[in-house]
Amino acid sequence: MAAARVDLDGKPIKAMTICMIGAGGFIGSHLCEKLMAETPHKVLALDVYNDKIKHLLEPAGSHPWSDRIQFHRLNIKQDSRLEGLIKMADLTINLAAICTPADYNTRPLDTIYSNFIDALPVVKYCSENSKRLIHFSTCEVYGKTIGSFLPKDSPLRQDPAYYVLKEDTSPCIFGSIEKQRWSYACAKQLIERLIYAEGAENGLEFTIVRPFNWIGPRMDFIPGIDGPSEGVPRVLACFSNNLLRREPLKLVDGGESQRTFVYIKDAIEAVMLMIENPARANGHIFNVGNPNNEVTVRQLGEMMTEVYSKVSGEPPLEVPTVDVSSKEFYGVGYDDSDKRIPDMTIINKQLGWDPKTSLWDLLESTLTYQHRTYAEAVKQAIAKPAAN
Ligand SMILES: NC(=O)c1ccc[n+]([C@@H]2O[C@H](COP(=O)([O-])OP(=O)(O)OC[C@H]3O[C@@H](n4cnc5c(N)ncnc54)[C@H](O)[C@@H]3O)[C@@H](O)[C@H]2O)c1
Ligand SMILES: O=C(O)[C@H]1O[C@H](OP(=O)(O)OP(=O)(O)OC[C@H]2O[C@@H](n3ccc(=O)[nH]c3=O)[C@H](O)[C@@H]2O)[C@H](O)[C@@H](O)[C@@H]1O
Repeated sequence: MAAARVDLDGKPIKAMTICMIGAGGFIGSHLCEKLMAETPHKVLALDVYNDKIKHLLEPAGSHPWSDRIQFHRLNIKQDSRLEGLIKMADLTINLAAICTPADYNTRPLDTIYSNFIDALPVVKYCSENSKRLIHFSTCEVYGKTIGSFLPKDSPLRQDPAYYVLKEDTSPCIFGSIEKQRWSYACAKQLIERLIYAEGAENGLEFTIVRPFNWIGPRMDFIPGIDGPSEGVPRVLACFSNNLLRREPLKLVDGGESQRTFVYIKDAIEAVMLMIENPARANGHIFNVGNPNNEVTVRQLGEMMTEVYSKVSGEPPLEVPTVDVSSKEFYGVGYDDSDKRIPDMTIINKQLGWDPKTSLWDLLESTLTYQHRTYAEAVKQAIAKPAAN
C-alpha cells in the first residue's frame, strides 16, 4: 500500500470531493489528470465540453480512477444542478471563464458576464453552504506596470520596484473605458473583491489564484483543426498554428511586450499544494508564475521557431516573423500589458513552491506534443483545397 499522504505540516491528508467548474479546459484537464493519478480525491467535473478530459473518462470503468471522476455537462449560466453539486463537495475550484484576449475587445459583454456575473452564484453557494472556494483570477488584474508610465529613457524603469507585481501592494492599472481589452481584467478584479468581502464579512474560506501565462499541451486550439478557422487563441497556439502551417509568426505591435511563461505541470504542483494545505492557503491571493522565464513576444517567437525546427526536423522559414498592428490583429479597443514579473514572496512563504522548468525545456515538450498531435491533420487540411 502507498504511504499515507501528508500535508506541509506533516498531517495526514483526508480524501476529499472537489467540484471543479471548467474542468474540461486547459488547466482543468491537467488538474484532473494529476488528481486522478496521484491522489485519492474525487472530482465532480463540470463543463460544457469534455474533449480534453475524455482520456480520463473513457472507456467507462476502465481506469483505476473511474469511480473517482464524474463528468456533468452543464453551463453554469443557467443550471439548477449547480448548488447541489457544490453542496456535495468539500471544495469548489472555479476555472470557468472566457479568457482569450481576442474576445475581450470584440465580445466585451460576454467577457464581463462570464468573468463576473456567471461566477456570482458560485461564490454565493460556497458562502451560504460554508464550502471552501479556490477561484481562478488572472495576472491581468495588475494591468500595466507603474514603470510603463515613466519616460522611455528613465533609469527607474530598471528598478524592480517599478515593475515587479506584488499581491498585497501593487496597484491595478487599466486603460480607459474605450480600451475594451480591460473588460476581462476589470471583471476579474471585481469578483476578487467580492470573494475577499465574502471572506471578511461572512467567513468564506477562499484562495485566489493569479496565473501568469501558464502554457503547455492542450492549451486552446489550432484554428481550422480543433477550433474555428477564424478563431484567435492565445499566443502559444497562434504561434504553434503558424509553425505547423509554415507561415511567419505574427508579432503584434512589434512583439515588444514582455511575458513570463510557466510550464503547466509546475503550476499544477502549486494548485495541488493549495488544495491539500487549506490552513496555509485560505485567505490568500497567490501569484503563480515563473519570474525566471521572461522574454519579449519577439524572443518567444524566435525561440519557438528554433525549438519547432528541432522537434519537427523541418528547417525554419527564411523570414520567420512578420509585424502586424494590434488594430489589424485584434481590432479596435485592444491594449496590452507591458511586462509581467510575479513577486513570489507569498507563495514561497505559505506553500514553499517554486517553478522548475526553463522556457526552452517547456517549449520543447509542448512543441513535441503540438507536432505529434497536429502536424498530420494540418498537412491534410492544407492539401484539401488543392485536391478539390
Ligand atoms: N492559462 C492561463 O495561463 C491563465 C492565465 C490567467 C488566468 N487563467 C484563468 O484560469 C481559468 C482557466 O483557464 P484555462 O486556460 O484553462 O482556460 P480554458 O478556456 O481552457 O478553460 C475554461 C473552461 O471553462 C469552461 N466554461 C466557460 N464558461 C463556462 C460555463 N458558463 N459553464 C461551464 N463551463 C464553462 C470552458 O468550456 C472551458 O473548458 C480561467 O478562469 C482563466 O481566466 C488562465
Ligand atoms: O495567461 C495569462 O496569464 C493571462 O494573459 C493572457 O493575456 P496575454 O498574455 O496578453 O495573451 P496572449 O494571447 O497569450 O498574448 C501574449 C502576447 O503575445 C501577443 N501575440 C499574440 C498572438 C500572436 O499571434 N502574436 C502576438 O504577438 C499579444 O499581443 C500579447 O502581447 C490572457 O488574458 C489570459 O489567458 C490570462 O488571463
